Amino acid sequence: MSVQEIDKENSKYRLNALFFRRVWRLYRMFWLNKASWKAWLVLAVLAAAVVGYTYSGASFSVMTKETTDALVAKHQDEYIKFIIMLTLYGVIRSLMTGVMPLLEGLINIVWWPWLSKDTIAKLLFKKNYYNIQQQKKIDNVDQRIEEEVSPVCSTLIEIPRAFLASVGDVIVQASILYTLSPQIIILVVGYTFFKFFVTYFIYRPTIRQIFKIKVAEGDLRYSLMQTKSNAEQIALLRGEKAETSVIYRFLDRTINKTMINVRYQWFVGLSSDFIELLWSILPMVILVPVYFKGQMSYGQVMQGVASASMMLMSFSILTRLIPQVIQIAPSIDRLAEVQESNEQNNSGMNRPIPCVKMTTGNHLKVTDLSIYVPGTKNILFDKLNFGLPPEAAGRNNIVIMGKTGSGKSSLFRVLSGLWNEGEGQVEMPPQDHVFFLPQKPYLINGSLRDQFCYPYPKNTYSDQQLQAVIQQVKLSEMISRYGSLDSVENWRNSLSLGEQQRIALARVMLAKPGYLFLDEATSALDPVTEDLIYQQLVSLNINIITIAHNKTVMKYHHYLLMLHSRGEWSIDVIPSGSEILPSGGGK
Ligand SMILES: Nc1ncnc2c1ncn2[C@@H]1O[C@H](COP(=O)(O)OP(=O)(O)OP(=O)(O)O)[C@@H](O)[C@H]1O
Repeated sequence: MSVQEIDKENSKYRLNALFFRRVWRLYRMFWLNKASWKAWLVLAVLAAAVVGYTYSGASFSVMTKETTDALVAKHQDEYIKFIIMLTLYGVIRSLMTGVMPLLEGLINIVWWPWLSKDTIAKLLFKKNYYNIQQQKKIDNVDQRIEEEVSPVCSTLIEIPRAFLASVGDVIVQASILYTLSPQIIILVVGYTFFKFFVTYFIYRPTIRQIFKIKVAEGDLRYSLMQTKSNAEQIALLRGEKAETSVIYRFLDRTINKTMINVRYQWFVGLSSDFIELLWSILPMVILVPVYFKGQMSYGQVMQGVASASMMLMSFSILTRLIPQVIQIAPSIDRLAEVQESNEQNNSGMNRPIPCVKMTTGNHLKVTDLSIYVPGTKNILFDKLNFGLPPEAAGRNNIVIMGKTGSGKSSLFRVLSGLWNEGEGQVEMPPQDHVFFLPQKPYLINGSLRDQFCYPYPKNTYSDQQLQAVIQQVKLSEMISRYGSLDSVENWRNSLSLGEQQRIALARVMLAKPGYLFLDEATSALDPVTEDLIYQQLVSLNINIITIAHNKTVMKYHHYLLMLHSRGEWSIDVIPSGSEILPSGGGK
């Protein structure tokens, strides 16, 4: 989603019911989960620290009165006793103030890794990462998980703790103040409400500002990553100028959005300083006249000032929560959007209507399948029918051809369950009997062994199994060049496309699936190697469905599925093929 698009979604910039529901869900997910037991233990210690903080605050206030009265009355012994106690309570309160963030940090260390793992696991479940990218509703998921989770967790711990400590403190200090001067309580409460609302209204626009900064930063990071991932193509095309201008555009946008916020923060700081200034004179204005009338000791005046400032300090913590909540609100919303998308995906709510009915059986069977380009009414193929029973393995291979853009890869996307916008039925064999190979192989960060075993863990196959397959795909020389199967490199940059395709084909030979879908997966191989590899694949006695532009691979297939324009298609027997599929044309 671009900055322009999010401008339209005003509900994102409010602390509304949706926002509080999202906060509640974040709490519920973790604190009602078994994994949070360590955090519960630390929370119990934190609760004790909050009680200690409040109790020491109350005692400090009482000792302020006793010390001052002893000083005025020149009772030296009492003064020394009270000043020691005053210091002790002061030390306890400072200790508690220091210990609370430490305990919060400990809870955060348990919470944020849990939340990150939970979000990543759900993102990678049922191909949600793919659906999010397709739907284009959520920008920069990687940034949301990497940057938002830790600050969100730490703020969600700090806010209730600060709230409870402040409310406890306010109640205790208010009851002390009540015995001295009820007016000062009204003053503190009135002042706090005033400060609370002014702060809220001053800070409110920053939710929108921060949200926009985050989107702009994510886009900037993505454009920098593009340069990193496509360094060779950019260098070959001499695309440095174009890249620079794109990166600068995102950088300028980030700077603009940040400057708006910086200017606004200056206004926020000035307003807050002015409000604070008011308080420095108000308690004295109320208490000193009572002292002059002789209705209050000097110690009580000092106690009143101390209690009023502690009470105000606690109230200030409450008002300071507003900017904190506002600062973190965009992060909470951004994280919640990922979680909501995960949940919608898992519950099937994201499915388009009408959609293709997918079932799992032992066949590959396509019945009356009509597919549209996602989000459009452009039909790719209309009422397509074909089938491949497992017992026909090796005897009914299909090659799919058609001009570019006719929907060949889209058919694979539908069969693999990635796309389902359309009508008709698809029966597919169980997932572990099926292997899809795209034209551009995917290489994971890791060793050569990781590449061959992918998508399974690196210890899935023995060295003998790996070596046998490496010989079959003619990669032994490449392995010796890198020393061993455990060498680690940036394989995407250091292997040729042909080598990468052969690694992908080796994965198939290791996995021995019942059904193999090749989307121009041998396009970078020379004809001799391509022939050799097809012979190996055919000898595996599996069902092969190939997308190809190159007619040389036709001899390994028995049927030709041709995709024509405007949804039309036809299936024909390839002369050298053996048995005949239910043939016929569509539309
Ligand atoms: N992710 C996508 N979102 C929207 N439209 C898409 C997407 N991927 C492909 N298309 C569109 O769907 C149509 C069919 O694309 P597809 O990749 O299936 O073509 P193809 O026959 O495999 O082409 P080629 O031979 O060039 O690989 C094209 O018009 C393409 O622009």
